Amino acid sequence: MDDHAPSPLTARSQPSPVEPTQPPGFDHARVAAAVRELLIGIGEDPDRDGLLDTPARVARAYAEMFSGLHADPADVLSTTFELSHDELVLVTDIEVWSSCEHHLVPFTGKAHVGYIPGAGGKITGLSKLARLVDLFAKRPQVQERLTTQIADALVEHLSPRGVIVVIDCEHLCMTMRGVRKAGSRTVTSAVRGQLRDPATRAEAMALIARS
Ligand SMILES: Nc1nc2c(ncn2[C@@H]2O[C@H](COP(=O)(O)OP(=O)(O)OP(=O)(O)O)[C@@H](O)[C@H]2O)c(=O)[nH]1
Ligand SMILES: [Zn+2]
Repeated sequence: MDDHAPSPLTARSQPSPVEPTQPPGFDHARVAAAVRELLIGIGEDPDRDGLLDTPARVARAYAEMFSGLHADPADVLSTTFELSHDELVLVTDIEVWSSCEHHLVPFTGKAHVGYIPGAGGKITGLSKLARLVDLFAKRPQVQERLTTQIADALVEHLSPRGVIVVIDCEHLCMTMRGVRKAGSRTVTSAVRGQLRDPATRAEAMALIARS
């Protein structure tokens, strides 16, 4: 074998010019350079074989994990149907994967999203509720803001009579480090419009609890 030929690992670690999949506002080269610095900072050798591709790999992972940062909820909620349904529409157990903005480690769990369509009858596709959760989850977040942003986007784009969003997550920053309370759950809710009415709210909460 030619001594000067790059090893497969070295060859793969050559910086790619521009990452074609990077979302707008995401600077792949900058993130990769920062990850390399971070590895040096923790006392690692970023030039050892196992870490050669790590900066670029983490940058690609971050592009995905933070792809919601510049995404517009209006695009997700642009598909609407006119339908006369003036009762609750509720999608439960939507998987949540987000990143705590304090430690940049994941928090994960379930979101339950419901709304009562407005007088105009604006209904969106069920998958769009899950896409909306993803859009706001794929940002550096706190759970309270994630919950509020989902509720407010539904109010803004669907003009519903009411909205309820309940999120139930485990924060890895509380389990894998720090206070180390494995299994602890954080539950947040945001309720708007008619769903603030105690009876309507109780009905929605009962359906969520049953799921
Ligand atoms: N309210 C709220 N707090 C969060 C969320 N995610 C993480 N935190 C908290 O953010 C806080 C940051 O506290 P700091 O004292 O600045 O950081 P720290 O020294 O790492 O704190 P510990 O986690 O207690 O070790 C911690 O109490 C976390 O539990 C969230 O989504 N909402
Ligand atoms: Zn945290």
